[in-house]
Amino acid sequence: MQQIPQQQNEQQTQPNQPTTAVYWFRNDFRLADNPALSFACQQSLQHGSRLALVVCLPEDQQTHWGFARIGPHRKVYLADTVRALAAQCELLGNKLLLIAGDPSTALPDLMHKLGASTLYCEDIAAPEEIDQIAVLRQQAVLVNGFQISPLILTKWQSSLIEPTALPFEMTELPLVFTTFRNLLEKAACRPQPPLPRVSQLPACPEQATAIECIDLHSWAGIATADTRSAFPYQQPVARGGEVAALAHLQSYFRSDLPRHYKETRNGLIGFDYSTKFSPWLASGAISARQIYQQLTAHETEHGQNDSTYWIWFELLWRDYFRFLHLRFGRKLYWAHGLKTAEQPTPQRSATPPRKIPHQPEYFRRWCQGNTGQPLIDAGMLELKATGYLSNRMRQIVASYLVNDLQCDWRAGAAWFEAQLIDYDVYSNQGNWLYLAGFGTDPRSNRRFNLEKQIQSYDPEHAYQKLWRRELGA
Ligand SMILES: Cc1cc2nc3c(=O)[nH]c(=O)nc-3n(C[C@H](O)[C@H](O)[C@H](O)COP(=O)(O)OP(=O)(O)OC[C@H]3O[C@@H](n4cnc5c(N)ncnc54)[C@H](O)[C@@H]3O)c2cc1C
Repeated sequence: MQQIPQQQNEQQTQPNQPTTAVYWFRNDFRLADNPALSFACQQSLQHGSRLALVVCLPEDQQTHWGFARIGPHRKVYLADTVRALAAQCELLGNKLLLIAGDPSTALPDLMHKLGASTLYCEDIAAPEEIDQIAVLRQQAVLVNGFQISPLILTKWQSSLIEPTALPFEMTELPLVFTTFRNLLEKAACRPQPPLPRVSQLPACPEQATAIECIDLHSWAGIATADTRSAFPYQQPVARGGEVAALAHLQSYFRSDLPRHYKETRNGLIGFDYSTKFSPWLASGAISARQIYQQLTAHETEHGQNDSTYWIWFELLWRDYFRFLHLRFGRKLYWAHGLKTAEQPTPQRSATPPRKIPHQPEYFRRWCQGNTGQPLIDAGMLELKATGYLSNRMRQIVASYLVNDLQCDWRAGAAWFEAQLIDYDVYSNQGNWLYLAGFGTDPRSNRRFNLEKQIQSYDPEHAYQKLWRRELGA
């Protein structure tokens, strides 16, 4: 747990006053294997304090590129996840408070109303999320008539491997994924077992009844279900939240699918070609450690093969993008990413930095699935219609935007952020940067040959036909 000096808070809190704390769910909408929540509960129960559970939903925001920051599918899926979490909290006798707005102001306001002096949450190592915590730490809250600095306790908990368990310092994180993976495997680095599900929630503060919660349904709006979706989140099998996530986890590893994952993972159509864990992982309805536990149980029962190994391999990619954030921080958000400092031009002082090319009209057509390139249009139509896209298609459309349409990769990353129901800040930024050639990849040109991609992954044009029906193709 990172924490501000305990002293500062203790000096300002009146002795013998009943204390209240807040647990803020960020991207960890679950009760099992949630170390920050377990810690908050344990502390509150031990000290007899109350614990308010809160979700702070973002308000509508426009991106720099001219579209809403959170699209309809992402909103509806997030609302579904939050609804599921609220039901679980209620079963344990606590009420999940739903507020909206910028957390840096909405949370101090809530803490003030509840008389809470401590806030617990997960640690997120992306710039905006880091800034939220920094601002929260600077805010004063009024508790029992005293202005105090709140105690903000955060816990890193979204990776499979704990950063402290890595066989190297974070500053030495290898720049090549294969080296990273080899080092981990050589050191037999394995995840910790998941924590048990929280079985008892501390009581909710009495003042919570006076908090006006937002209506999830009106916050989320409506998104139309598309029966062609590879992740039909409006159907019971793919609903948001912990219960559906655990059911999927069980059924996936009970099936034969993990034994063929490596051969099917580049598929484009249907629910079964890949694990489909990502929407639940991104919202934190399930943890990577829970997946790993089931993966190893499956391997113990049925044996390890290339495919089961490859699930671990992909989860390591997920971790790698997280650790890149811990190592490089804001640099990953610069226009030229990690290449800026490494490739200074001789006339650096005289020449303004090269601008990233961008063609707004091409970008608009790419977003709408109207580039005229059938495979690209199919992919972009699927993304817009469902909020999900296979890994193969993500790579193909991203490469096309950057290399063929000569558009700014950050615009593409922002469009994915708005659309994807599995949007994950680390994986999205990391993958886009990598494909744009500004990440750690030693190869600078990652242009995908479209003809080759079609031959390999859509030789009969089944995928293109499926998604281009509405264009009359
Ligand atoms: C341009 C681009 C943007 C992306 N944006 C996101 C994003 O916002 N959120 C997200 O979760 N994934 C993102 N990915 C990674 C990947 O496409 C998805 O994780 C995957 O398609 C999700 O489906 P799945 O769970 O069935 O994956 P599977 O193939 O079954 O993989 C299992 C798990 O491994 C992890 N994983 C697999 N591939 C990657 C990868 N390339 N990078 C990081 N983790 C990976 C995911 O957690 C995934 O759930 C992006 C990839 C690209 C090329």
